[in-house]
Amino acid sequence: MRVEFSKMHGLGNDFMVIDLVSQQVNLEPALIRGLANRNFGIGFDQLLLVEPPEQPDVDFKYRIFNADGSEVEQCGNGVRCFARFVHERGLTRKKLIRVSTKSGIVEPEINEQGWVRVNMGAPKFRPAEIPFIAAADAAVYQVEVGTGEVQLDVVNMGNPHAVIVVDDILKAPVETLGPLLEKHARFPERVNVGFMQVLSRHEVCLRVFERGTGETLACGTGACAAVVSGIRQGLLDPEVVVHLQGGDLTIAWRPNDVVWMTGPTATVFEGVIQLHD
Ligand SMILES: N[C@H](CCC[C@H](N)C(=O)O)C(=O)O
Repeated sequence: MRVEFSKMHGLGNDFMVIDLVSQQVNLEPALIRGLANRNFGIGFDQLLLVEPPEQPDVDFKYRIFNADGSEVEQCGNGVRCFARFVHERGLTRKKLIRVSTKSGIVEPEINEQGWVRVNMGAPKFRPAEIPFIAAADAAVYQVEVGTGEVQLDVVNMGNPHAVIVVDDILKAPVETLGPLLEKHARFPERVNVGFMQVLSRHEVCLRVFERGTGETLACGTGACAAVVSGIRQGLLDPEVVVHLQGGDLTIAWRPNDVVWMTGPTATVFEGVIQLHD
């Protein structure tokens, strides 16, 4: 079977995007893992599927799969690329679209430069909403991991995030602590692990070890979670520039409101794969 796709990225967080509005294909987890492989496949952090809406007031359904084949609830960099993709493929002419995901509706709006501003919905913080196992709600949590203990905050942006404040992003233990926390028993659905260095009240650096993928050059929901956590801890103002390895995102949030994310998108190439039935 012949399947068309676009290879895209949001600040280096890269995606294979497939239009399932005008073509039909069944992608099993093993095939997704093969396509994600950067030597034997296409290579991507996540696979994004563009599907017809399943409810009247929505323009598209958006499904997201990590490189390990796991289907997840949300992908921030991905929804910006989603908006660009549906315009480039002529699937819509609307600048503001409503997109349903496993975790609810998100609303990306594309501008002339291809930048996209997204209403990412409201964050959640209760341990049960993450999900995170904790005896009680707290401002931050102490978690025993490896041979020591780490202080972290937890935020759900549709998907689960742990946020750790560090003094120096270049020395953050991403490679060691990231995989240990990703699969930690206190996160029953695993977790994305963000390491945030606060530069000022409106500027941070962030690295994210992503659930199901590993460290990526950028993480949109991770940037949202980190800024929300920093604001709740009194470290940040309501609008923050997040410096990620792949570039910058602007995140804005006020308590009891939704999170706004603004950033660029890019289409690298369009391609065709031949799937054997
Ligand atoms: N690894 C994430 C999904 C992709 C999120 C990230 N790429 C973003 O831009 O938000 C998870 O398992 O929840």
